[in-house]
Amino acid sequence: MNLSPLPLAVFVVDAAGAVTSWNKACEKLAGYPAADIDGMTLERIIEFDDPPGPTPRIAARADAENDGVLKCADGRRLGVRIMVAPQSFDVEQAGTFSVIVIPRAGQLPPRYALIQDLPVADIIESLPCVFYVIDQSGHLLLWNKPLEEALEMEAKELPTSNVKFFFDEKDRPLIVEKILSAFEYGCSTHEAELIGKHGKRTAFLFQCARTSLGNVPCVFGTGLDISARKQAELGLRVRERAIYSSLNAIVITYCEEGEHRIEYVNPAFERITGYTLAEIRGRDPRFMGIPGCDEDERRRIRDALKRKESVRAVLRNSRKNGDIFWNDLRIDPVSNIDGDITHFVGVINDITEARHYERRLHHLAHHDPLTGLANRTLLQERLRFAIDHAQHAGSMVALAFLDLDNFKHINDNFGHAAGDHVLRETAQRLRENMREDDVIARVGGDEFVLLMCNPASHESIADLVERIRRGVMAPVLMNGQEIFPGTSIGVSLFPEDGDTPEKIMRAADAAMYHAKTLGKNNFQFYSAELNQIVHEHLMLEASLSRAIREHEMVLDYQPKVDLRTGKVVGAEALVRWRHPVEGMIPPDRFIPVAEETGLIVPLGEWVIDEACGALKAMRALGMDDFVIAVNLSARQLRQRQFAERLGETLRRHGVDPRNLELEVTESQLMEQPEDALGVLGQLKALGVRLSIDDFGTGYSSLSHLQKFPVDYIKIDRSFLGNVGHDGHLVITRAIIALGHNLKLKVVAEGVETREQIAFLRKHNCDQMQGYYFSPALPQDVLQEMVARDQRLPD
Ligand SMILES: Nc1nc2c(ncn2[C@@H]2O[C@H](COP(=O)(O)O[C@H]3[C@@H](O)[C@H](n4cnc5c(=O)[nH]c(N)nc54)O[C@@H]3COP(=O)(O)O)[C@@H](O)[C@H]2O)c(=O)[nH]1
Repeated sequence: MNLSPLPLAVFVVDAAGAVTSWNKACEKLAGYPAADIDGMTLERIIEFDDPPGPTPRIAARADAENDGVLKCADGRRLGVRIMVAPQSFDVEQAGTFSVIVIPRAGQLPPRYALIQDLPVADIIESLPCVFYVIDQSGHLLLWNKPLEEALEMEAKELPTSNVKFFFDEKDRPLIVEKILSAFEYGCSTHEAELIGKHGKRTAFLFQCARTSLGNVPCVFGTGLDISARKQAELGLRVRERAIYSSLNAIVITYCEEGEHRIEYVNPAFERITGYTLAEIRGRDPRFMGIPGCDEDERRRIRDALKRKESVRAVLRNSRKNGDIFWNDLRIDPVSNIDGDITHFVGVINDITEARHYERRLHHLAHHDPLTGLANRTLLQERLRFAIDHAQHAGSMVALAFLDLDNFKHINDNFGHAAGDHVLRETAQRLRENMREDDVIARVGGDEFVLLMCNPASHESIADLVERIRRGVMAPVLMNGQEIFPGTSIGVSLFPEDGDTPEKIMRAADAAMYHAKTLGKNNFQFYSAELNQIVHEHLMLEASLSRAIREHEMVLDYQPKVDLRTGKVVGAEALVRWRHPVEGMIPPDRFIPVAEETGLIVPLGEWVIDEACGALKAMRALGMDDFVIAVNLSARQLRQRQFAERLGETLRRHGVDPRNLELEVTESQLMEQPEDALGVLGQLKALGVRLSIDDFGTGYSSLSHLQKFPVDYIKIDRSFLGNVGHDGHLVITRAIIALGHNLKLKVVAEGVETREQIAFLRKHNCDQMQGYYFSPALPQDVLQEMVARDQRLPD
């Protein structure tokens, strides 16, 4: 216990200052026996340090700190602080006063001299609560150390204040009421916060009871620090509020003989499920389950609850209105103070929206947005699954790769909206022909894949694919116009053509590729031989651009002979590929690849450049009139500013345009005759010569032929194949006559025999080229031949 003046010396005096009662401490402190004190006036015992002048009345000293001297019986004069307080809170009715006498520091008698009469002193000091004694004026008479700590005050400060000042202003009326009530009724209880000198607030449960110290009526009380409880209560309220306001549904069940009964549900539960607490209190939450649904998850929950463990599960429940919702549920056990599980708390997270969103995302990630068909990812997944299944079942899987044949043309000519329409229409036609469990995918711009699970036979696959091909090629109507799509289809089979999804896909792709090279709009089954062809094709495709860059191309020249003079008047430049590994590759093998890949454009530019170089070299040798012909592809002709660039090349080499001849096939010209006419006009304006190659193999309209500004027509060698063949000879004669009528020179190509020469001469054909005279030669050999003036014999 702190050495606070415990117990204090308290005199009770009337308004005139006569001592009416006192406590034992007065006797101990001042050394007067009780008989002496009785009837004494305060001035006889205490000498106040008053300023000079008349002595103030006792009431004037109230509620102020007074200093003075206690005149002890043995003559000692003890410096004291004196507090005077009316005995009633009602200042209007103050008739008696408490006079509390506190020895100044250093002047205290030994502690036990003051409190020895209190046998419970030690107990009070060691109480785990504050202890206090208050007189009727509300001033402290006694207290223990915990009170000082709560008030952040030292012992000497405490008796100077009325206790009501230890509380918040708003609480003071209640405090006064409770103290008075204790004086009046014997006891009172209340909760309030003591406020320390520095603002520390501590919640206490005060319980006080009326008693008296000697003759002084007072109140004894204890204050139990309940701040921890208050904090816990606040925490509980916060948590309760959180549960109440939670967006997740929360359900609390209590366990009773192995049953789980709903005790509480929060508003979110009511909102999500549609059930109010009143409707479902006491029921088992399983009533929301859907019979036969998510059985595994439900079993897991049951097992966990039996083991009294936490569990998390995702399952479907039904709302009150019958709607199904996805419930991401977490259940945790709650134990009582003895560790027994008494309750379970279930947190329900309604993930229905998220599930739907997830599904939408999954759909988007696995489907083509334009057609709604499966995309490549989903196709690969399904193909893997189908192969696994077929492996176990010993069944077959067929995969068909479809590529629309002229889709670029549709886009270019009818616009992208039409292209999209054709793709959607194609998707629909495929759907109409396929079974439910087959997969239809769009894997590229105009590429579709069909996955057929467990087809009956090769024949049934062929029938289906042919039906699909015909279905796709039916005209598509767009803005009153008919569009005719075509499709090339390649089919591969598991297990015949590969044992992995990758191999099966590659095989179908190769078969489709082959179908394209066979003239499009057909379907092909994969075969090992076909694989070889496709492989070669792909190899060429991969290395062709490198070959052009690295100068692996060479140009040979096949001499052209004037049939009347036998003189070599020109040559046709024919490209070859000197492959570092494969050796010399003829143009038949790589020109189609160059056409498909677009590499024909740089290759064609190189050929023209090379031919111009050869012309320049021949001119330097005095061969001024020599004409070199180069083959042009349709793609080159379609190049914008082709004529302009050609003009630049001719100027760069210093070549006379009349020495260069451009050969364009009849079919190229007739593809888009109006466009061809424009380009030929530009080329003609440059001054180069023009010839129509492979004449007779296409369908030239005479009116167009007349308009084309060409100089030569070249009779396709197929017409000279057999001079004995009447039909062919008639055509050859007709072509020569037609050419001459149109004022064009006529060149026969592929001439291999003496008879053919005789025939051509007889019918006034102008020039010939062919193995009879010479195959294509390297430039130096050609130059030497021309220099020697080697001629066609008569
Ligand atoms: N766009 C380009 N096409 C080109 C270019 N170089 C060649 N080609 C085209 O490749 C095709 C095949 O050419 P090639 O294998 O060189 O065959 C030519 C001659 O070698 C062959 N020929 C010549 N004389 C005879 C003969 O007496 N008999 C016979 N069986 N064949 C013979 O004919 C081909 C020339 O044909 P053509 O072009 O129709 O005059 C071929 O289509 C070439 O056009 C190029 O640089 N660009």
